[in-house]
Amino acid sequence: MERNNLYPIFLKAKNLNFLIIGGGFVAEEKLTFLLKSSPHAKVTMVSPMFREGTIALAKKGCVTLVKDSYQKKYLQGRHIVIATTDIQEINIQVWKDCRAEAKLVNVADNPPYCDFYMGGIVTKGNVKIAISTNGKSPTTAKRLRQFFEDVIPDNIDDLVKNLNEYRKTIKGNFEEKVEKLNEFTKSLVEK
Ligand SMILES: C[C@@]1(CC(=O)O)C2=NC(=C\c3[nH]c(c(CCC(=O)O)c3CC(=O)O)Cc3[nH]c(c(CC(=O)O)c3CCC(=O)O)/C=C3\N/C(=C\2)[C@@H](CCC(=O)O)[C@]3(C)CC(=O)O)/[C@H]1CCC(=O)O
Ligand SMILES: NC(=O)c1ccc[n+]([C@@H]2O[C@H](COP(=O)([O-])OP(=O)(O)OC[C@H]3O[C@@H](n4cnc5c(N)ncnc54)[C@H](O)[C@@H]3O)[C@@H](O)[C@H]2O)c1
Repeated sequence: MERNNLYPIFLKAKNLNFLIIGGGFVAEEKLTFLLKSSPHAKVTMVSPMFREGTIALAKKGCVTLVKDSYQKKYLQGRHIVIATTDIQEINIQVWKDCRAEAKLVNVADNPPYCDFYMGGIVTKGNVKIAISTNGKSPTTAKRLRQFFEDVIPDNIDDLVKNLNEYRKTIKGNFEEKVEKLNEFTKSLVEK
């Protein structure tokens, strides 16, 4: 069976500078899902044109809109770059420029030009689940996201908060704490 070898990490998007190039449908989709998961993500968008929906979203978040065509200078100070223009040569140029500067880059909907993929994301309080199909079926990622949003109870966060409190009260060394926490939560996975 083929296997997904991607390594997921949970970024502190508030501390990072994202750059989205393009202001059309795909740009708006990527911005929507980025802000849904990380409302305080710091984002700059560069495009000669922005959709109304993008302008409205930008007002709600930490998003700066720059009305211009892509130029290499816009990469300066950015950690993560997402290229979404409708001109593939521009998107490939962005990819090359990012590669030269060792920046993480995603050419939206173009897997060979992605250092990382955006995933389906479920957030319930402190709990977050990210879903990837290895770039094989974004539709499946979306359906799985909807499924988990539905089946994971909202009060899962209470469990996390309670265990965080319990954790603070346990005395003993690291090994003893781990043992107690594992004993306490065993029933969660017992069949
Ligand atoms: C998860 C999600 C996150 C997000 O966008 O933030 C996401 N795509 C979503 C939806 C979606 N995108 C597309 C459709 C139409 C149906 C279809 O074509 O399947 C739908 C479904 C719909 O809209 O209903 C079009 C599409 N997307 C890609 C290709 C190219 C290809 O597959 O080769 C094409 C065809 C373009 C063409 O036809 O030319 C590629 C990528 N899309 C990814 C992520 C990465 C892989 C993630 C993974 O590993 O699973 C990857 C590889 C790169 C990237 O962009 O990061 C978001 C759901 C969010 C949610 O609902 O929670
Ligand atoms: N919309 C979809 O569902 C979809 C699905 C699959 C693939 N795609 C592909 O993704 C790409 C983008 O699609 P879209 O629907 O967002 O297109 P779009 O026409 O809505 O948006 C393209 C955006 O790129 C901007 N742009 C053009 N040249 C630029 C430059 N030099 N610098 C910065 N920005 C520039 C435009 O101003 C516009 O805002 C296309 O190649 C399309 O074929 C789109």
